[in-house]
Amino acid sequence: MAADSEDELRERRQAVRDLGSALRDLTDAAVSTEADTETLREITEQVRALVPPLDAVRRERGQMAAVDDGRRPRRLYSPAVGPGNPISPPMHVEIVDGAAVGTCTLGLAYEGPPSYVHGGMSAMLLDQILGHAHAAGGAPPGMTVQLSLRYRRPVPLATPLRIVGRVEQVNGRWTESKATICTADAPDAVLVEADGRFVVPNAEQSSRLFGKVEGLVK
Ligand SMILES: CCCCCCCCCCCC(=O)SCCNC(=O)CCNC(=O)[C@H](O)C(C)(C)COP(=O)(O)OP(=O)(O)OC[C@H]1O[C@@H](n2cnc3c(N)ncnc32)[C@H](O)[C@@H]1OP(=O)(O)O
Repeated sequence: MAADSEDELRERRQAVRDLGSALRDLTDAAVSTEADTETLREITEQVRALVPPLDAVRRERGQMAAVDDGRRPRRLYSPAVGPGNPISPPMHVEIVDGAAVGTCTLGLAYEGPPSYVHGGMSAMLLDQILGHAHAAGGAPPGMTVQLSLRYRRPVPLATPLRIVGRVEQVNGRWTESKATICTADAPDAVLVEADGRFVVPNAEQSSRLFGKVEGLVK
């Protein structure tokens, strides 16, 4: 569904954020609850009843969301930074001295080892922060072709985190970059570190991969 005016678009984006936030609260409650079986069954019925009105007007693969600006890589439904996506923390990102700095706190929905963050989630945050680091440094938007992680210490849940990414080297379409995760109160104690390699698709690759995506400004 296309939004008509700037005001409508602004309102719709806020509604998308609000729904994402409510669903995050629901997800957090669903993975944390010790409620009895009857309560779980009742809630399941109520939640299933919520799906049809949303599902009635939906986009498919290859269609950008109407609330997104097709030029901006930062999207409302990103699984890492999108406030409209309930699986996103969402990580908040700022650019500081050419580096991308992300902050977020991860709850029980992201648990791997008991009381610590799942390693796959750390990888997603590091990958994402490197994407922002590329944009911050003016490097063209590339795709991750390699991400090597070293998990030094477990990342605690329910603790403010600081995720920092920086582009180290640009060689034409190929870039090398580094990122780390620390807790916000100990920004020098690295818990996870990543080496990333990104490649900017050439014109043929870009057209093959994204040429048919509706709403993407190329
Ligand atoms: C607000 C902002 C938010 C931004 C927020 C955005 C955040 C998103 C972050 C998430 C990012 C993702 O998840 S991305 C999704 C995960 N990644 C993917 O799905 C990528 C899958 N991979 C691919 O599709 C492909 O690898 C491509 C299309 C990316 C590249 O194709 P390819 O065949 O592998 O590579 P190729 O065209 O040969 O190009 C490689 C180029 O690099 C050069 N090259 C190769 N090795 C080296 C090397 N060691 N040092 C220097 N250069 C090298 C080659 O010579 C060539 O340059 P030359 O000889 O041509 O000059």
